[in-house]
Amino acid sequence: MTIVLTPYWSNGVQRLKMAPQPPPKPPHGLAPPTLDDDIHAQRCMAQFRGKDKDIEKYIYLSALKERDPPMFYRLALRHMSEFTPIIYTPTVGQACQEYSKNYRHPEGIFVSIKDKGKIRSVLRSWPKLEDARISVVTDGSRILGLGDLGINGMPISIGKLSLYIAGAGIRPHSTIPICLDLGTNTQKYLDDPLYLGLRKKRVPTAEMTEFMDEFMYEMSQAFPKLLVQFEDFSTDHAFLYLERYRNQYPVFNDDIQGTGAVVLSGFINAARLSSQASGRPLSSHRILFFGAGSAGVGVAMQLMSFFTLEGMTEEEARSRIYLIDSQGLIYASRGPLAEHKEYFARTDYSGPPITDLIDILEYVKPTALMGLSTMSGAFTMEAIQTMAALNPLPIIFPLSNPVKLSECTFEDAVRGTDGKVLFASGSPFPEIEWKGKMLYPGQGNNMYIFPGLGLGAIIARCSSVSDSMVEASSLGLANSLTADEKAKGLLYPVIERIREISGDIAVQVIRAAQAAGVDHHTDLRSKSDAELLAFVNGRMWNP
Ligand SMILES: NC(=O)C1=CN([C@@H]2O[C@H](COP(=O)(O)OP(=O)(O)OC[C@H]3O[C@@H](n4cnc5c(N)ncnc54)[C@H](OP(=O)(O)O)[C@@H]3O)[C@@H](O)[C@H]2O)C=CC1
Ligand SMILES: CC(=O)C(=O)O
Ligand SMILES: [Mg+2]
Repeated sequence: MTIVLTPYWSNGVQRLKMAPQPPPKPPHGLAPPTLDDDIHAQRCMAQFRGKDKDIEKYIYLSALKERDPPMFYRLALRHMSEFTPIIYTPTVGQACQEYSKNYRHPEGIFVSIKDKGKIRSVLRSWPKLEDARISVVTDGSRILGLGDLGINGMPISIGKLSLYIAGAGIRPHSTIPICLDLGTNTQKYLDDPLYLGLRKKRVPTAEMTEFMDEFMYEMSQAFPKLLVQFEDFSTDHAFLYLERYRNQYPVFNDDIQGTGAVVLSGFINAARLSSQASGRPLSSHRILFFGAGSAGVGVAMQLMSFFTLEGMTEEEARSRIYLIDSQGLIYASRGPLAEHKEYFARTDYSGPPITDLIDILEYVKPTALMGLSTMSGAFTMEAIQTMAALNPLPIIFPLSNPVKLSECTFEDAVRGTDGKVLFASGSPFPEIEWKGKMLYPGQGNNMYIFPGLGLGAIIARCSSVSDSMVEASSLGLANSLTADEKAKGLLYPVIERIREISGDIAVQVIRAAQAAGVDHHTDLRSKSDAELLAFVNGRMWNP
């Protein structure tokens, strides 16, 4: 008898060659007599809920997705609000930090700096070349707010793509998680014997850019219908590579554009409520950003359209926005500034640096305070109370991820404002009963945007992703609240409606792509909105 040894990675790769399938049914006698699908779904949930730690739940769900993808996605859709904190933020942050320790099976493509000059052959080893439609690409250099995790960033690409599949019905075998290994500057990983990446410091930007040029070109050749989502690149590289490739390939940066869109959407809904409470016009809002990295500046740029849609000029819109970085309020005469901070540098202040948040709040008198700083607890009780003293209904969005890095908790925001706060955070917080009334935190996370934005861009076969498509995704989300959600004071729809919302967003995105002339699927232009929505919904994969 010959024993054929299969390489350890072959199951995963074999599975990738097929549309997602449940595991084959064993022959009679080799399966328990009453193995029923619906009961098995209940069994999987009981096994999942039986795990004590969130990271164990994450590992359980990864194994379930590997073993039985339709069951995983069926349950993900059915239990979205229970699954997202596990497969996505906050637990995915821990999964990244422990990736090298918990690694079990391959999932996605690793392209390392050592592959420079032969990236083509690495990409072409992917088994489903012709089916590829969306790739989330990270270099692991700024994973959530957790810093440089090197190759341990892979789970963020995997997690985002799971949300594309569950939330927008992208076919599982059309998705490619990619982690670029350009080294890491985190000594702990370089010293870790289990670390799965190259044991070298990050390469200089010039070398990285040569690598990125080759990578993006070979991606476009290997996967001609692919949309690329850049994820969690450090701020300097996030802006650099978005600008470098955005007119050449279908690509967007989730942290700059996806976050900008999701926060604009929540802000539109919050600003309406805040202005109703204060009696002040929408154009009078002033927004203070605590954090001026890719996310802070990306959101600030997108929020400009809130004011321009109100009829203000670009200059007037810019004057409503203030940014703070680690040196305090950003103003032109403070000294040399990183390029991405220059546009929003204040020219109406030229005194000594103001570094204390309370002093800045009293100087700016903002109606909205946004946190994108990775500074846990930076919105102190005093800062929250100052916002409440300035506004009958302040807008406070601590958006840093994961939960442990949030600038404040929902509970603190509720206490500090006596329950009168319009709140959204990057990671989820539980609802709170305050003085007999249920209060619901919003989750201002780009997870509401990228599935629908990606779906629209893929269906329209876009050659690039225009600013107007990103703005359309935001307005589509802002307008998606139901009467019931509005009555509860929600700023974002419940996550259980993600498929419906993604379909609506995709329609808006396709229309914007058509107006911008970047759509290649031009047959869709003649469809009515209702026909287009039916077409989009009909293209969604169902587990
Ligand atoms: N909710 C969501 O959907 C999203 C949330 N995020 C979150 O946003 C956060 C920031 O991401 P990103 O912009 O890429 O990260 P960066 O590290 O590039 O930016 C952080 C910014 O915060 C500033 N900062 C740091 N410490 C302080 C301090 N003590 N006081 C004031 N400012 C400070 C930094 O200042 P300096 O410039 O001087 O260093 C920098 O401007 C992350 O936690 C990420 O998870 C990101 C994308 C989406
Ligand atoms: C949500 C997200 O993209 C981030 O925190 O980086
Ligand atoms: Mg991100």
